[in-house]
Amino acid sequence: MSDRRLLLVHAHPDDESTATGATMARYCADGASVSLVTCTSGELGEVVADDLAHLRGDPDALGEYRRGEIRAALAEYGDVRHHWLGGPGRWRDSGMVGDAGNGSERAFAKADPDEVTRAMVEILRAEQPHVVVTYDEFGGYGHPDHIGAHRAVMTSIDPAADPDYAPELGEPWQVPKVYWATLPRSILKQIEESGIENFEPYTVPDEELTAVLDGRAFHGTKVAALRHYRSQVDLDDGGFFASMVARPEFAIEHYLLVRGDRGPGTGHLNRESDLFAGLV
Ligand SMILES: CC(=O)N[C@H]1[C@@H](O[C@@H]2[C@H](O)[C@H](O)[C@@H](O)[C@H](O)[C@H]2O)O[C@H](CO)[C@@H](O)[C@@H]1O
Ligand SMILES: [Zn+2]
Repeated sequence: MSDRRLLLVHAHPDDESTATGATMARYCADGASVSLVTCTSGELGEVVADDLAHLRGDPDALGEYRRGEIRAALAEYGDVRHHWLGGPGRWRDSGMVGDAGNGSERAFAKADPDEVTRAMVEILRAEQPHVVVTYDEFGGYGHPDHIGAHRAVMTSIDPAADPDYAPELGEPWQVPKVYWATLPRSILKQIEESGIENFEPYTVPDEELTAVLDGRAFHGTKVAALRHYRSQVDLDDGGFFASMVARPEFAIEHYLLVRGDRGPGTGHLNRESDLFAGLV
């Protein structure tokens, strides 16, 4: 097993690339072990590609299609071990806040918290990550499944290390560092210029960021992975997201350390430039 093991936990196919794709590419490229947990198959997503219109209103078909998209996207990074939380289709996309899907019995937002914790502990004990990355308590931008992914991680870190918790799920494992992927407050102006309002609570003051990973060398890989998500994103429509993705700065990714010891950094803010800082 590699002495640098990163596990990322995301809600839907494409989140891993949008939020942390350059980080994944970097660590795959420099020989760390990278594994990903995706909590749902994104069955309730909006289908933006008209040639995929047949997937609209067919959650099962869209979920299956998006499982294919993420397989292709992860291949762009190299060797990423992929887990569906609870197994493929165990929990389904809950929809945006207020959507009817929020109340579905199979919605991730309605999942039994103990079952979710067990499923995540099993993966943590199997992968034994040194670093775990997920969303902040807002789920990045408030999506119920993103909040669920955050809770899945934050409620499983301690049980995973507890020898008295579900010994049948594997040897206890103490995750040394946990980060929340986040956005810097300095990006707010750009977001607001696109017409998105009230986004400040979803950003972190730049001086509070623990780690900034400049992944511009891997911008091409991040974009190549995102291009596989045709059902969700059109990178050629000239819109705000497409213009953001096209900028190399989109591959600079920002993190807040919430568990574990801060490693050595640089500059007046002592920022880490490596999530394994202090561990190796
Ligand atoms: C990036 C992300 O988390 N996407 C989610 C999100 O998608 C949004 C949703 O389809 C909404 O209806 C659109 O207007 C918006 O543009 C999309 O970003 O929510 C989906 C449903 O839960 C989810 O499948 C998708 O992955
Ligand atoms: Zn998502």
